Parts: sequence; C-alpha cells; structure tokens
Amino acid sequence: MSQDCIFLVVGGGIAGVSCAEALTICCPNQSILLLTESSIVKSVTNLLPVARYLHKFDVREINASELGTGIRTIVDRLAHVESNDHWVRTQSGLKINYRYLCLCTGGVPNLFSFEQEKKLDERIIGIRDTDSVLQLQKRLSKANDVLILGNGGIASELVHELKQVNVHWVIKDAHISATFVDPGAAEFFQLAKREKGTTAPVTSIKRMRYGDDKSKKEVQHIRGAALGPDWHRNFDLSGASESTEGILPKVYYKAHITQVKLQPDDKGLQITLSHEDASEEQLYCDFIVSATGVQPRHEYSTDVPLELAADGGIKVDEFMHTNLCDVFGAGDVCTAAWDPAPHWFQMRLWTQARQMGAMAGRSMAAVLDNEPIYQDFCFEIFGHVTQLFGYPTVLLGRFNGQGLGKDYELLVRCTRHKEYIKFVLQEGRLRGAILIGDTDLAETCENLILNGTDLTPYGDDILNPDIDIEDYFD
Ligand SMILES: Cc1cc2nc3c(=O)[nH]c(=O)nc-3n(C[C@H](O)[C@H](O)[C@H](O)COP(=O)(O)OP(=O)(O)OC[C@H]3O[C@@H](n4cnc5c(N)ncnc54)[C@H](O)[C@@H]3O)c2cc1C
Ligand SMILES: NC(=O)C1=CN([C@@H]2O[C@H](COP(=O)(O)OP(=O)(O)OC[C@H]3O[C@@H](n4cnc5c(N)ncnc54)[C@H](OP(=O)(O)O)[C@@H]3O)[C@@H](O)[C@H]2O)C=CC1
Repeated sequence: MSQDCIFLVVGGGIAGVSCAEALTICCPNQSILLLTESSIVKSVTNLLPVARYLHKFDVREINASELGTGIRTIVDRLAHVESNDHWVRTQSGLKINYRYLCLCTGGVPNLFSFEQEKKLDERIIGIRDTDSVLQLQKRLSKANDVLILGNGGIASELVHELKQVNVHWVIKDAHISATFVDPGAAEFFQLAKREKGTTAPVTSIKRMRYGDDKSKKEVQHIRGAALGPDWHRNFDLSGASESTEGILPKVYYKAHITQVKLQPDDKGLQITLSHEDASEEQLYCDFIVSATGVQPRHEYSTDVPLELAADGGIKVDEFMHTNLCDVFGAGDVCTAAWDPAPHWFQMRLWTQARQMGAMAGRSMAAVLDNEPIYQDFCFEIFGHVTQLFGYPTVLLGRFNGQGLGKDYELLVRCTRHKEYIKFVLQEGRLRGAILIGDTDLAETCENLILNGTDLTPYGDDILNPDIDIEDYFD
C-alpha cells in the first residue's frame, strides 16, 4: 500500500498546519499531504497585529478534514524516513513517496522523574495536550495540596488559575516566572495578586546599571498537539479543598527537590526540598505537576542520522532545512542552528512554531520552483504576546538582557496594579523591552529596537509618563 505526494508535512500542531497552509498558497497545484497522529489539528485564527512584526492570535482546534482544500490528510504516525529514496513508512505500514518532507512533530514535557520508583512517577504529571489537562483535572478533584515544579510558562499559568487547592510552587530561582520576566516584574505580579483591587496606581521610574549578568537561559509520551491560548478557561481547575479560598500559593525560592517518598497508605507524597544554604524542608502534596520545559519529539528512525542540537532539537538552517536531503523541520521539534539576527533568539512558543512552519513551507516551494528564497523578516526580532497573571504582556528583543553580558542598563517604569515597563538599553540603544499592562508601546519599541535609534539625548524622559513617547518618535 503506498501514496504519493510532492510535499509531505508531518504533525498537526501549529508548525505543521502553518507549513501546509503556506504550501497551498505558494504551490496551489501541487499535492500536499499532512500526516498527523491525531485527527484534531491546530489552526491559527483571529490574527491581529500588535506591532509591525508582532501578532497575537487564537489557536483553534479543528478536525483535520476541515483544513483548507488542497491539503490531504492521513491520520497515522510517522515511523521511518528513507531520505535518500524520498519515502516514509507509517506505523500502520503505509509507504508515502514524497519530493519534500517537513518534520513538525513538536515536543513532549521534559518531566522531572524519580526513575528508581515507578509508583512515584505515577504521581508526577506534565501538561501538553487536552488529555494531559483531563488527567490534571481528575487528580485535582481529589487533591488538597499540589506541588508545581518549574518557573516558566506553564507554572506561571497554573499558579494563577488553580483554585480550592494549596499550591506549593518550587522554583530554582530567586523570583517567580523567571523564564519570562525579571525580578521587578515578578514583584509587580505578586503585589497585584496580594493586593487585588486595594490601592490607587502610583508611578515610579528607575534606571539601573547591571553589574552582573542577570539574563536567564532561553529557553511519557503524549499524543495531541500542544494546547492553545487560554486553554485553562475551558477546564475547571479546582481542587478538593474549599478551605483554601483566598490563600496565595506558597513559593519556595531557590529550592530543589532532593527526595520524594510515598506516604503510608498511598496518601500522597512527602517531599524534601533543599535550599542554597544547605537547609532542608519537608512538605506534603497529593501530586506534582512537572512544568519543567519541553523535549523535542522525534521517535521515528531515519536512514541517515538527523543532526541534533545539544537540547535534542533537530538542527535547521535559516531556511528550515535539516541535514537530510530535501527534509525540512519546523516548530518545537527543531533547534535554530543558524547565526541569529542580533535581536532574535529561539524560544519554544507558538509564534515561532507558526513563523518556522510558514518559512519551511515557503522554502520547500522555492526549492521545487528553483527560485531564490530569503529568510523572513520576522526572524529579525524576538516578539511574544501573552498574558501573565492576568496582565497582557509583550516581550521584545533581548527583553531580559539575554546574551548582552554585563554591559547594559535597565530603565523601568512601574505603576502599581497598572503597568510595568522595562527597557533594556545598550550604548543608548533599545535592545529589548518587557511591556506589562495596556501600554500601547509595542510598535514604538519594535521600531526603536530595529532602527537602533540613539536614545541617549532623551535620558529618563523616554519613560516619563507625562510624555507620549509614541508621539516623540513619530
Ligand atoms: C499548556 C501549554 C501552554 C502554552 N501556552 C503558550 C502560550 O501562551 N504562548 C505561546 O506562544 N506558546 C505556548 N505554548 C507553547 C506552544 O503551544 C508550542 O510552542 C507550539 O504549539 C508548538 O507547536 P508545534 O506544531 O511545533 O508542536 P505540537 O503542537 O506539539 O504539534 C506536534 C504535532 O505532531 C504530532 N506528531 C508527533 N510525532 C508524530 C509522528 N511520529 N507522526 C505523526 N504525527 C506526530 C503530534 O501529535 C502533534 O499533533 C504552550 C504550551 C503548552 C503545553
Ligand atoms: N504564556 C506563555 O507564553 C506560555 C508558554 N508556554 C510554553 O510551553 C512550553 C512548556 O512550558 P514549561 O514547561 O513551563 O517550560 P518553560 O521552558 O517555560 O519553563 C521550564 C521551567 O522549568 C525549570 N526547570 C527545568 N528543569 C527543572 C528541574 N529539573 N527542576 C526544577 N526546575 C526545572 C526551568 O528552569 P531553567 O530555565 O533554569 O532551566 C524553567 O523555569 C514552553 O515552551 C513554554 O514557553 C507554556 C505556557 C504558557
């Protein structure tokens, strides 16, 4: 049994669907086949520009059959790639001959694990797709205490969304949400949570020169694609403890789990945490949510070994080409192995999954048509639009001073409960920004970063709340 196509895209997440959609635009008359393990695929809707190169959008789950005309779909799992002969084999034994292949097989949670005891691992769960949230929901319904491990996107969302359960948040860092924000913004979020609706906004501006590099490092087997924005709105994430109403999550800073024991009668877990000063502390929980990052997922075999980066991702060049002939890659499964533009770096986010998927589609089309191709401008600047602790948040460029060493300044404007704005300046030029709240500054900041405008003459006025900086630079 075999099938033929010109373009074969594997994976029904944002990267795969964006790649297939780009191909329908570039090569409407060629056969495009999407091989997806799950019949539910992700599609981007309500794309809204927030700045010139920055968009926010919704992610919709649709049945694979509802994808645009021009995309054929097969629900099956990729098992083997024979790149020299241009065919793949699926788990069910189907052979698919292709001309160009794009691997968009995403990632799985990089779970914290106690391999020595399987029973303990059963109480450690990760969040990736709908099934995993249903599992979380089931466990929560009987839980009084939950431990959340990790300090990135999922942990920050869960800590804000869980109800009727004691939340123990264990982080390696000295401030919360360190993957995305700096200590100042973390404090802004915590104050907002503690003082919900109590005080009037007061604005303060501070300039700080960084003496040390505070930059953060960037960036089981589960089936469906990663969840979409606001995924938690569709699920009741309540625990079994009504007496916890209004109790804030307890944060364990600079802490590591050193021991996990099952309590007698299968009652839950006894956890030992160790701190930087070598002190130890015990806590009890029903289960652990391991929100500890993503591992690229590529379980299929290949005739020629895929070249992998240190983080396990498939290495791709600026045109999303892997080391295998006519094989491309996009999204969470791959690692950007090109020399990046000064304001861009990779993070495993759906914005980048979409951009990489579309870039891969255009590159494959260009190779088929023997046309020149240039890297898309979106790879010139890192941009991320999200919500953290209920606040709209925009991250631009090297927003945490990533890769800038010790030689940068921070200019911060904070209005309690309203907004937190941080500019990262190097030699008077804006290199990155964190914009929390409805700041309307995204486009201005994007322009300032890309144009490299010298802001030295404006001094701290650049963030003076009485000056409209959008007008300033018009
Ligand atoms: C809970 C959660 C919240 C998130 N929130 C945000 C957010 O607010 N903002 C943001 O920017 N990002 C967020 N992300 C990250 C974002 O979802 C991912 O970066 C993005 O979806 C990755 O898309 P992808 O297409 O590369 O991978 P995936 O979505 O993982 O899709 C991969 C697809 O490939 C399929 N597949 C895998 N192996 C095979 C195979 N062998 N054969 C066939 N098919 C296969 C899978 O079934 C899946 O459909 C979140 C992630 C999670 C888990
Ligand atoms: N709003 C958004 O934009 C959201 C984005 N996402 C994305 O979804 C993906 C999965 O989210 P998530 O799992 O939160 O991943 P993230 O990469 O965002 O965060 C992982 C966190 O876990 C920490 N960590 C890693 N290993 C350990 C360990 N063994 N013990 C303790 N801490 C550890 C990391 O610290 P360190 O960095 O120091 O290694 C980091 O703080 C990510 O790509 C994320 O960007 C998810 C939810 C929301």
